[in-house]
Amino acid sequence: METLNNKVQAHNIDPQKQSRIKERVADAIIGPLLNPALSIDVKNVTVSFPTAKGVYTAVKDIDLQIRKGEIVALIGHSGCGKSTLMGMISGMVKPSNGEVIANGKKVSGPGPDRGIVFQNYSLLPWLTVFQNIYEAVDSAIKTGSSAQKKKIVEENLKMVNLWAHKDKLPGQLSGGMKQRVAIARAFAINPSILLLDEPFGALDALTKSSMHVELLKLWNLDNREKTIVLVTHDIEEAIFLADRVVVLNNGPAATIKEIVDVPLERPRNKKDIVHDPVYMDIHDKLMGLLIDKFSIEDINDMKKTA
Ligand SMILES: Nc1ncnc2c1ncn2[C@@H]1O[C@H](COP(=O)(O)OP(=O)(O)OP(=O)(O)O)[C@@H](O)[C@H]1O
Repeated sequence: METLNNKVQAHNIDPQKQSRIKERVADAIIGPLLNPALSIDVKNVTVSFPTAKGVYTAVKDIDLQIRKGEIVALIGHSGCGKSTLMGMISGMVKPSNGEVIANGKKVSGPGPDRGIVFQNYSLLPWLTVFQNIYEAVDSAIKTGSSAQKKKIVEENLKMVNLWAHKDKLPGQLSGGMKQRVAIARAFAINPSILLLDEPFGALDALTKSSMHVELLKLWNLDNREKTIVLVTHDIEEAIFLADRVVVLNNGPAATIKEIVDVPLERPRNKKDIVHDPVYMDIHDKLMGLLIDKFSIEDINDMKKTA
């Protein structure tokens, strides 16, 4: 490590880049499980819900380690447990077994270190764009003056190009604009972990594409230090954004079927990567993992109804 430190300094690399290089080397030497930069550690987690028909186990024995600054996508069929897993990381769903560690602390409820963005934006309709973000900043950041908080709101609205619309109500915005407000709000409270539960699901393809680029721009501006967990049904979205794609089996008692690495260089260009053989391989693999299960179920359903 000493030699590496000297080399990094000798090459005059900026300190943030230096620490990222050192983290990667540490990974290679001691392995990711001992990495002090582990952001989320889902440890042998099972979630069961009481229902009228008895106990329903949604996910079972899930183990997942996510490093600081990593972007991880969760995919799987509807109802397989993606939101349940997300809910556990956010602290809104309590595991029946096992535990989740976020930033070195056991998750026992929601916290300002974990920001969440949902598909339905969850903006308060009676507040303006500015007020929606200000309220969130004010409740998450206990210290600081009102002027400082207003500055944070301004910076984040400018980042998503919505400063000119700051006085509008959510009802006066398009879907893409509302989602940009929701993302600006999540970034404004500066969580180290950003949880995105199908945030772009309701958007048209063009808006969705520009939101992907917008999200990566914000992540880059933040020196790629935020950990992002994204729930999606969209394979292309998962590959474009993520470092790893976690494929869940169908429930009940869903487990992790496979974790697929996305070793595509960043920055990624949407138009170019679709022609990259690595992209195509990953796409085929994910399609196979999802469709495989689908066809088996189709056959079972057909047998049942025959
Ligand atoms: N509070 C609850 N009580 C009972 N069952 C629940 C509860 N929350 C989720 N479930 C069940 O757990 C399973 C997983 O739900 P979850 O919402 O996590 O799936 P999902 O993969 O996010 O689905 P989708 O892609 O459709 O959003 C489903 O069968 C769902 O009905």
